[in-house]
Amino acid sequence: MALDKRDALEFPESDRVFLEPHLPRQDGTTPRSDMPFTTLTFATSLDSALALSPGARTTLSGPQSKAMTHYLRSRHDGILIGVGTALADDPGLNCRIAGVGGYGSEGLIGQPRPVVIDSNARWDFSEDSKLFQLCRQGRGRAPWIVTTLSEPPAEKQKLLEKYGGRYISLQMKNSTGDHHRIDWNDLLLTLRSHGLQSVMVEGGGHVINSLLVPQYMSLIDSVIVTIAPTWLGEGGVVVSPPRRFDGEGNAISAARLRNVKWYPFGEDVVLCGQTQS
Ligand SMILES: NC(=O)c1ccc[n+]([C@@H]2O[C@H](COP(=O)([O-])OP(=O)(O)OC[C@H]3O[C@@H](n4cnc5c(N)ncnc54)[C@H](O)[C@@H]3O)[C@@H](O)[C@H]2O)c1
Ligand SMILES: Nc1nc(=O)c(N)c(NC[C@H](O)[C@H](O)[C@H](O)COP(=O)(O)O)[nH]1
Repeated sequence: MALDKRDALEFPESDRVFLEPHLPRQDGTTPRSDMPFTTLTFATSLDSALALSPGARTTLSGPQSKAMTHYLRSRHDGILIGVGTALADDPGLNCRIAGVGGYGSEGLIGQPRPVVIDSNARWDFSEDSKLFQLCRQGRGRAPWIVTTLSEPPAEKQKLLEKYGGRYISLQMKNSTGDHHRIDWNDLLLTLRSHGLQSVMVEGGGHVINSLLVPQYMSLIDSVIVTIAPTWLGEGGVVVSPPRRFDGEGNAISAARLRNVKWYPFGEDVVLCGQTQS
């Protein structure tokens, strides 16, 4: 069962070369020893939308950039989303590239650990959830769910642990005094302490907008964005971080990438850059 390659995606060696400078190091070392290498990656429309509406699973990536995203999954220890995405997508969050665990080789090598931010344990997963189906097929790992509850619901905890997942309890302690937001420093330190040396943050909108703020920008080691040639229109889930102002109260850009490279990829373009020089 674990060797079935029928529905595997192909991502040719020739396409991997351009990504290499933007990925975690192959030897597992990280720029900061206590933090994972953190990649921010998502697919967006021309009007900066991730999805048609908060509850809608919306395909943006073409076949080549979709395969690229799955290659990125194989190169990170963890893949992080918010509960809004878990509720909307019933996601698999595994890697479906030919050659990784469950898609041409044994075990779970190359399969990232899904991490879901779900402060109040809202996500009502079950044995039928796609993630657990993939676990049963040997094609993915069970999620770690980050909650602020000190005692997560016992039944859900039991199901998670049955598949090798777990709840991780984290205090809401935000340097800006926003008690509704997990502090990204705490979150990433915690994930590193649990063994993740690299994490790709995939979305959705709330997660990305909460990370793209000055106090957390330095935590992002790499940004890889797929831009699809489509406008989703009003009402979409957008990437648009909080406004910033200079000392005189004039609006300035919220964030700007440096060391930017653009790669055409099928009908999409993939933008790679860094949040600092
Ligand atoms: N195009 C893409 O690449 C892409 C990627 C991911 C998701 N999506 C889409 O995005 C949509 C979901 O986005 P969304 O913005 O509604 O949900 P989300 O996935 O960002 O989750 C939002 C929830 O996560 C929690 N959360 C997020 N950041 C937090 C923080 N810093 N501290 C504490 N809690 C935090 C909160 O409970 C919040 O309500 C879906 O439609 C999904 O299909 C698209
Ligand atoms: N790269 C990319 N292109 C897209 O067109 C799109 N819709 C997403 N969405 C990202 C989202 O985080 C996950 O793709 C889903 O949550 C589903 O995950 P699975 O594919 O089931 O593993 N990502």
